Amino acid sequence: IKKPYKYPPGPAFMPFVGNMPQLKKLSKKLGGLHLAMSELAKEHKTNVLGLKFGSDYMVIVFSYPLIRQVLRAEEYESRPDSFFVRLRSMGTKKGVTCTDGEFWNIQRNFVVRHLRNLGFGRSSMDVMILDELQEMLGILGQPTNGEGFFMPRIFSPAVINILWALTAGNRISRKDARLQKLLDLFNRRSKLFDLSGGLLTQFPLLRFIAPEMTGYNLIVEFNKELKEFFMETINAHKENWVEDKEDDLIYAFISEMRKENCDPSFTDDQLVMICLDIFVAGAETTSNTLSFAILMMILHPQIQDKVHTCLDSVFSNKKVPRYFERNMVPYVEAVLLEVERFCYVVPLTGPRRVLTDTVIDGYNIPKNATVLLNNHSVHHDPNIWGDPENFRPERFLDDKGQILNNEHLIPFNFGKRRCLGEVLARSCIFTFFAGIMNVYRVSLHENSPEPSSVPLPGITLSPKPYRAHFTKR
Ligand code: HEM
Repeated sequence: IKKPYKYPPGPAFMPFVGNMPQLKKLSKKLGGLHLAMSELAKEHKTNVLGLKFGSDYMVIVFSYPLIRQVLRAEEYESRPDSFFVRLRSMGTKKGVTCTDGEFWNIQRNFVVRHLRNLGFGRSSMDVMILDELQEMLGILGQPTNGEGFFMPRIFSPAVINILWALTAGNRISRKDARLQKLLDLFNRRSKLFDLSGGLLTQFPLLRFIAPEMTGYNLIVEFNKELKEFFMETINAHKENWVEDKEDDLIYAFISEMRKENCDPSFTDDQLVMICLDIFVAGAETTSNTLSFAILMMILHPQIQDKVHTCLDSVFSNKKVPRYFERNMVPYVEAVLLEVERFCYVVPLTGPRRVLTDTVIDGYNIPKNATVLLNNHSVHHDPNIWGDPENFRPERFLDDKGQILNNEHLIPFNFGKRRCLGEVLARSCIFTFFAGIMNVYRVSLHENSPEPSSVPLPGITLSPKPYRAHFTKR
């Protein structure tokens, strides 16, 4: 099949399917889509890889200078609009993550402004995170009948609760069946979705032929349950609403909806999708990063010793380190920066859609092509880091032991579409990690499967399941 003029290098396209089967096979062999894409880029000696998924052009960008170019340019700011994206968004093109243009601009600004009003980056958010930490410290001190703690999931309820408190104003007790239901819905959902868009994007008609196999039925059921879950809370907010009430994101949105000159983009469906976006983008990313940080302490006991020494030099183990005090423990900060680099949880970022025919690194990208950014390749580039395969927090410290920032570490991206939860994610990760390490020493539980720093593949990478044992220091 013929490629467009000066399309980026890559393997030949197969009729109808393009490069999908080849990429799926390679991903399975190498342990992730990002690794399969890196391998093909290496093979074709290029930093811009040109693929085709079904009938869609799919371009993967590697290397820091080219990723920076994409993140800064307006023509890459949109999102793909496929059958699958709409299915994800409950049949609409709503929310923040998957929208673009003026609609996205208005809604993203609204969410950013109100998260700031609700205490993003300020002490009220700190207090909320500390409450969750206190509960977690209590749980980690309880006997486990010789089981230890099952790590990939232990942080999820705490992170979901912080997101829920910002969105709906209160936390849900761990014993509440609703929290379990929400966790279960998200677990099932994340297994279903594949960043390459899944089979359904390329072949939407498959939903009629193979509704079970393609995951179509499960997505539809998941959407219905999730919408009901959020609508129940939204309706309760509507009943209790009084003018100018803005205690949480849902109240702020309802207040906006009830203004006389309200923009037509403020609707019930949009509010449901904003809630969904916050949970989908924020929950797994943050809790998996924390699980990786704990895993690194188990795999590198000498680094754990240094974390303890650093914390002990500043805090007693009765005091909880606060996010604003992070500058006082630069070694702990350096460990977390190294976790963000070495165990990066979203190895492929985007997806973006180009609005016009565009040129990058001398290659043509046709209008409406999907662009993915391989941030993983930047975080593991030997020309930048020297020894990327080593977990070495010292690379983020200068000779005086102070933090040395490196512009090539881009876990939250930058530019207009950068992560809007960065401050929340960073303060959660620091407060939980430093708070737990201040009180406990962590080791591998005797019943644990062999730990590994090689992650499980998925849209969000997670550590392979392991069991941890926490002993009071
Ligand atoms: C370790 C944790 C996190 C990581 C690594 C992460 C990473 C990212 C990245 C790389 C993007 C940009 C994608 C692009 O350039 O196209 C992004 C977008 C986004 N993030 Fe995060 N994120 C994290 C936590 C959070 C949290 C806690 C929230 C919720 C408050 C959140 C909400 C969002 C939203 C809504 C977007 C879409 C922004 C848009 O399209 O305009 N993220 N995130």
